[in-house]
Amino acid sequence: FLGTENSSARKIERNALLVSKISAVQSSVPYEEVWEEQDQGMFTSSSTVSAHTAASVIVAVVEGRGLARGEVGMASIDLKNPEVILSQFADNTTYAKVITKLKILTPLEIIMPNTSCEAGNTTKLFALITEHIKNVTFTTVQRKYFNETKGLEYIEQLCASEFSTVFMEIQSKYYCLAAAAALLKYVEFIQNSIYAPKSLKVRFQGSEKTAMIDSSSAQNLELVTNNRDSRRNGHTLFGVLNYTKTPGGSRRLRANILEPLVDAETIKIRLDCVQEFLQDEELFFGLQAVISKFLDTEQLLSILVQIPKQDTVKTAESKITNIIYLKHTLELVEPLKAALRSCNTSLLKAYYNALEDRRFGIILEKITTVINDDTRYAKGCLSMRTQKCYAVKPNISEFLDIARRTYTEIVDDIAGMITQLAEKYSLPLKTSFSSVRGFFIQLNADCSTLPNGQLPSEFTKVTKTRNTYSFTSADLIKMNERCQESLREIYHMTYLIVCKLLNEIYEHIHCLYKLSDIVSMLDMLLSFAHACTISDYVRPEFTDTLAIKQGRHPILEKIAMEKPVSNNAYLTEGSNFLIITGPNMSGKSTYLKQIALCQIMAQIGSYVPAEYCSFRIAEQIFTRIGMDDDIETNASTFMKEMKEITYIIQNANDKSLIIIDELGRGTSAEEGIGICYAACEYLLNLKAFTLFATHFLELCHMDALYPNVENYHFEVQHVRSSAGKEKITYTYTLSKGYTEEKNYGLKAAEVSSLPPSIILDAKAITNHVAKQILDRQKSTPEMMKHRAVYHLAMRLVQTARNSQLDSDSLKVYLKGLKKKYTASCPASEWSDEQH
Ligand SMILES: Nc1ncnc2c1ncn2[C@@H]1O[C@H](COP(=O)(O)OP(=O)(O)OP(=O)(O)O)[C@@H](O)[C@H]1O
Repeated sequence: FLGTENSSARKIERNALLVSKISAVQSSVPYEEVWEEQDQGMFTSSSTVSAHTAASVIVAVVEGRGLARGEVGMASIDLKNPEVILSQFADNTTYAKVITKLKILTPLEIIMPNTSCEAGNTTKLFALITEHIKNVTFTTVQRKYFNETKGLEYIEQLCASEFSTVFMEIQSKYYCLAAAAALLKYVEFIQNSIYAPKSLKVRFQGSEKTAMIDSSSAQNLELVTNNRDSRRNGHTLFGVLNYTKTPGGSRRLRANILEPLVDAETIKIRLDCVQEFLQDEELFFGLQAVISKFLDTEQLLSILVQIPKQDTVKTAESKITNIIYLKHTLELVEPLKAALRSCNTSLLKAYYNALEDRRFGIILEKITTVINDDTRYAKGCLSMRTQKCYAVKPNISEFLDIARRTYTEIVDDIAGMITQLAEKYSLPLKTSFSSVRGFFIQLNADCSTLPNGQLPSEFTKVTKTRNTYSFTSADLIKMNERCQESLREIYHMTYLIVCKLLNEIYEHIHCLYKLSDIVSMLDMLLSFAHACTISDYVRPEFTDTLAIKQGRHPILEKIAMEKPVSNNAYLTEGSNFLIITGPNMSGKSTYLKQIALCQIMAQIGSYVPAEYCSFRIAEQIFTRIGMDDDIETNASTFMKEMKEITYIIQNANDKSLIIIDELGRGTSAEEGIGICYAACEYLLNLKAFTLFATHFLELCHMDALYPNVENYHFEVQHVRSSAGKEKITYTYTLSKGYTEEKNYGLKAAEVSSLPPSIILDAKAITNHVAKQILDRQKSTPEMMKHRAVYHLAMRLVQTARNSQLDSDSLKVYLKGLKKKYTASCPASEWSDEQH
């Protein structure tokens, strides 16, 4: 850990540093394997990047002690992207912010100080993190390594000069610096390499510039994972919008969906770009063609800035691959500029100007003095091997040229030998290559066409897939070994030349950070435009009102056979609380989620599935949506509900969007109503936009007491069949007012496969219980009126107490209240006193 080269010494040091690996879960793989996997997968530029991106982030978390408890510092680095993200914030006792941030990062490994879980003494933060974050390796490191002074030194040493303004932000942020110290030391240790000086991008990320979506809301809304089937990533918002072509673009999209923007100006700039792409087809296709050629620029950077502590064949080969990828990437700068040349929007113009950076040309020039002009990224391991072998120009190293000649001769000999074998046995033998077997022979034949139904005995290690035999021979194995030997020599000599070249270009390399940022952003914005071409989306506006005309649920729209029914939404400061009722299956949950999803789409700069839409920027998006019990955390449905609503109440503010679906269903009806009523009254004090779906029709009367409450319901139609049976048809259409439907649970049950005898019993019992309740209450209209007046009086007293309104505004407000009340109870029935 402390920089020793010897591996057993490193192991001992590591054990001294690491107190323990808390839980190496099934998915965690040794690092060597992880890297190999990444090396292979890294540069495959697929047409559409899959949603699955293997975890590659390591995060260090530390909490303040004593009075500073609750102040949390985090530092993270993506092994595929040399960017250190530091954050520090005060969290509440549920550590919701830490958990949310960790869920967004989806780390491979979390590092915490050993003091957070000393024998029998686990801190709350540690307990909560281990409870909520699954499939991750927890590692504890001695607290002394969480050292803020060392952290600052590290950052000063490693941060690239263009990002040095970060010092102003982090200088007094001791906890994130402490986390950075432990993180960087740990990462350098496990990778057995050090980061080149002044090579990393370092960013401080406060939580204030993005909208907060807690992890359970992200899950409820199926933003990036599907609740029913984790493999069906298409059935998520990410799946709907993901037409990205590069791994960087896909990562950016995912991060944006989980943390949408709150800055209207930035959103507008993005929307302008999407609009321009939609209006200018040539620009759209031109840019998309260039962007899809880019490889994983972040990962390329990540490997470029790491200096291996040991030189091995693997590191040599990887550096040579890198220089080829770097050349390939830089050669795309000019085409990218050309595609952007005639753009009009400010962001695209700024990108064009950023690409004018002379450093791209300087690096490419330096590369082309050493690397062959026609060396390029190629698909297939043999082609790539050839590219690496002949990467360096001839006449730069005499020994290299000789080694390459030897290599060519061996390859020619192999081809000649296989031709001779083909003639000898009169078989159509082919030369093939794989990275595992090296050169081998292939034969497409049925065994009946073989002499004696068998391959000649000279051929060994035979495998067969369908009608293809793959095999080798003793001579071929020997030649492969010679070939490997000469290749090793070539790689070694090429590596020395490449290292020299890299040393010359290091100082210019930081322009690649800019390039990777531009590529991933363009990729994401093109992806938004692409999504618009597939479905009818509209550009959102940002005002003080949430108004959606004929909005549709983006995921339902993508996966349903028929176009979903569209609906409107309207929330303003004066009517910011919608109560939504309707029978089971009428579309309430879908509608609520639709509003939240459209809001998120708008806030990341995407168009929205609607005919018109305007949004008020939401600083937080909360959801409480009835889901199954959480078996993992052993929480009952009710306790889960309570936790979620507590979280909303503690954290919501005037700028929140709150979605609550079926609160209080985990307990008795009276208690459920009580809880809902109290929660609604609390939320009604805020200017947040709230949509509250419920089966408790008692809540609908709240509109008489609160002028900012509006009732909406989902309509259903009753159709009588020829057999005289009544059938419900769902219209999925939202209308004003609350639902008039009664006993719709029973009606829904009738449609289900519940036995008719049970349904009959259920109906009888329901009628009996309803009668009992009615008898007990015996609520006369007079009593109801009294109750309402009492509530109204309470509300008035409260308003008068809290009111900052002048007398005229107060009068208007009171008039509004009275109008609402008299709507449900005619004023003529009022006594003078009540008036
Ligand atoms: N606007 C729509 N257009 C077409 N189909 C819809 C629409 N809204 C909902 N649906 C379909 O109806 C089904 C039921 O919708 P949803 O779960 O939203 O109803 P609900 O009122 O919340 O039911 P419950 O009260 O039982 O939870 C969904 O699975 C969806 O396929």
